[in-house]
Amino acid sequence: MTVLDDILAGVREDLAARQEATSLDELKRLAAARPAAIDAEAVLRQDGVAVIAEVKRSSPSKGQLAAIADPAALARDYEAGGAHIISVLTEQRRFGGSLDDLAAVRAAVDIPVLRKDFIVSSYQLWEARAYGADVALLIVAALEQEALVSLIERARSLGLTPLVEVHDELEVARAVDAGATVIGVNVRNLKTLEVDRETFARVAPSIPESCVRIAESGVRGPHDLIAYAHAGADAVLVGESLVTGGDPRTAVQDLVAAGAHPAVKNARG
Ligand SMILES: O=P(O)(O)OC[C@@H](O)[C@@H](O)c1c[nH]c2ccccc12
Repeated sequence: MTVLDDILAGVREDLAARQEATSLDELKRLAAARPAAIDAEAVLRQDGVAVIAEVKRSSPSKGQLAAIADPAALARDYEAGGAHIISVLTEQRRFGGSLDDLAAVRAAVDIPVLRKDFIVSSYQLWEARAYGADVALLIVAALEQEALVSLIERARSLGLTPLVEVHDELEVARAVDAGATVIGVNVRNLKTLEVDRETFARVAPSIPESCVRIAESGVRGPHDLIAYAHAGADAVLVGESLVTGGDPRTAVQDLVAAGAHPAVKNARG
């Protein structure tokens, strides 16, 4: 059993409990009461390397990273630092997140918000909208092809931008076949949790030019953003270094400044 299998087993149990507690009709009512989702793909296609800043309390590899008693305050710091999108981990068992974190962040910022979880059912897409997300992560390694295709379609029908996560060239082919236009390469292997930053440069060339390319994980500071940009990244997704660094607003500001620098912008593939 891989780490991913183990995470997915817990996710399915927690999902079943939520489905018992809240009907799909109730979620649909909550979703309908929200303003329409923000077009996050347009935000990602703007000039410069976009920064997606993540609210991340824990990780399976490191345990607790930061207590984050007030996720809304952290998200406001990220936004004040110039972040383009906020990612909120909502998985509880391994990442210490929740849908309440998502709603709190949504209420605190004006920029797009990503629901970061292990989505295996359209119910979770309705939850994402009901709690105010604009973007939903879909992990290719966690889904059969048929499920991937239908979740991408369902996400779009709800106004959500699907961010489709891959780890190798084969998964890129599956993502593209399924209609993905925003593709993230996670340089952390979810089956072993190992991080290899070279993964992005190896995998990115197989992503069509027409797609938004996001480098996920392993960004310690501006130098890693610049390296990913040189390898073709339109955006980076950053968690650990922001929540452990002590000054999230300045850390985001430094990343955004690096991503807006003409030399970095010109390097983009
Ligand atoms: O903390 P890091 O190394 O900056 O990584 C952030 C993000 O990429 C990582 O949290 C992540 C990427 N894909 C995921 C899928 C599920 C859970 C977490 C993730």
